[in-house]
This record gives sequence, structure tokens and C-alpha cells, in this order.
Amino acid sequence: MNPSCERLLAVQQVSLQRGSFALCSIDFALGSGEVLAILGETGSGKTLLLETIAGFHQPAEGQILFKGRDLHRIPLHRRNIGYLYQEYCMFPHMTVGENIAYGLKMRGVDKKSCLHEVQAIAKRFGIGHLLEQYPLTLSGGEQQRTALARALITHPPLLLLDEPFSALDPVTKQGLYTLLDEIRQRYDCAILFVTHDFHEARRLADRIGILLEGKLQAIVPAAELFTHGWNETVQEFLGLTPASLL
Ligand SMILES: Nc1ncnc2c1ncn2[C@@H]1O[C@H](COP(=O)(O)OP(=O)(O)OP(=O)(O)O)[C@@H](O)[C@H]1O
Repeated sequence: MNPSCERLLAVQQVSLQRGSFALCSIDFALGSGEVLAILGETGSGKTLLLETIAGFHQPAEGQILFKGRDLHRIPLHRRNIGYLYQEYCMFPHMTVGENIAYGLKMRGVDKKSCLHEVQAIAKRFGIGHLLEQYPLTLSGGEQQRTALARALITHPPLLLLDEPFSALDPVTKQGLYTLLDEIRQRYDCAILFVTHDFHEARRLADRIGILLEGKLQAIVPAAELFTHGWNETVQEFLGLTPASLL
């Protein structure tokens, strides 16, 4: 972590079991405004880790500190952590505008202010013309822009993204990468995202961690992903061993 960043999130020796799978002693910290990618193959525990950090699961061991406080002691409505699911998960019976406004409405923000905020963020995210449409009528890229706007409308200091761009074509992905750069500057929020895409992790993150079979191997600066002195298992995952080239 950049030492100049104020520590926003500390995941301390967190372990958790689900069925025969376990997340083992996960330990890392994230600074304010920092972007961290967790890379891992399918089934390595990326979603479980993200959901645990969001507070959906109580760790069996260890603790998660958010702004220095035990996350599980902060009431859900006070946490203000943005979460973007792999499949967008929008409310299908609500319009795009209503979906985006949801977080503000839950906080009791009046209708006029809601409308103003929703129009402003929708315009910024290039979806201002879609506010009256329903989610199922949108393209994948438009759905993801809507989901991002919904997650960011309450200005969360932390945004968690679960493989946010995996279902999108390369051109749409590039547009969303640029949007994420803008989000980072404008909203000054830390972003923690999980992915299995090496290039995406390098393009977007300051640091990258590798999660294999529920164990976080190490976290390195993004530029060192392919040059760090990884053990053989990680090298194989990254395609750096002769065997993995076969
Ligand atoms: N409630 C549960 N009960 C039993 N096993 C579970 C439960 N939740 C998750 N698991 C198991 O935990 C493991 C990790 O799942 P997870 O969804 O976190 O993987 P992932 O890295 O996000 O995979 P993918 O990239 O395919 O989305 C899987 O083997 C999954 O079957």
C-alpha cells in the first residue's frame, strides 16, 4: 500500500469455511483512493472474499476493519460500501432512473434532490437518455454503467466490483475502463475488484494480489505482476512456467 494513503480497509487474518472450501488467513490493507485487484482462477474464492468484505458473511476467524472500526459493528445502512455484482443485479421492475436513485431514496433524500443527483450522474456516465427504460432493455455495457451509477450515487469511499467486465466485448470494456479512471478521480473512492483477467488487473489496479484455492499468495505493485519472484504454483497460474506454455 502507498504509505501516503490513509488506511481505509484492513482485512486481518480472515478465515471462513463454506462447504469443503475455505478462505485461509486472508490479510491485507487498502488505502483511501487506492485500486487493488485480486486475481484468481475460477473457484479460488474471489466472490466469497468480496462478499465477506462487504459484510455479507461473518468471518470464523480474524476481523475486518473499515475506517478503523470492526465492520460487523457498523450498521448496514451506515457502511456505505458500493458493491457491483457479476451479473449487475438490478431491480427489473424499476426504471434505470429508479435503480440509480435507490440508495438515495433509502437514505430519505427528497425527490427533487434525488432527481437532480440521478440526472447528473447519468449524464456523466453516458446513460442520461436511458433513465425511463427498464434494465432488461439495456445492452450489457449500459447495464454496467447503470449499476456503477447506482453504486456510486451515495459517494461510497469503497467500491467492490465482482468481475465487473467479464461479460462485455473488448470495445465496451475499454469504455468502462476509461469510466473507472474517471470515477477514481472524481469520486476519490478506493476500488477493490476481483477478476481472472491479467490484463484488466494490470490496466486498472495500483496493486495486484493473487488468490489461489482460498489463499492470498502476495500483493505486488501492478507493474511487477510478471516479474515478482512468485512460487511455482503462481508462476503456473500466470503462464510463466514452461509447463504452462504446453
Ligand atoms: N454457500 C456455500 N456452500 C458451499 N460452498 C460454497 C458456498 N459458497 C461458495 N462455495 C464454494 O466456495 C468456492 C469459491 O467460490 P467463489 O464463488 O468465491 O469462487 P470465485 O473465485 O468467485 O469463482 P468464479 O471466478 O468462477 O466466480 C467454490 O468452490 C464454491 O463452490
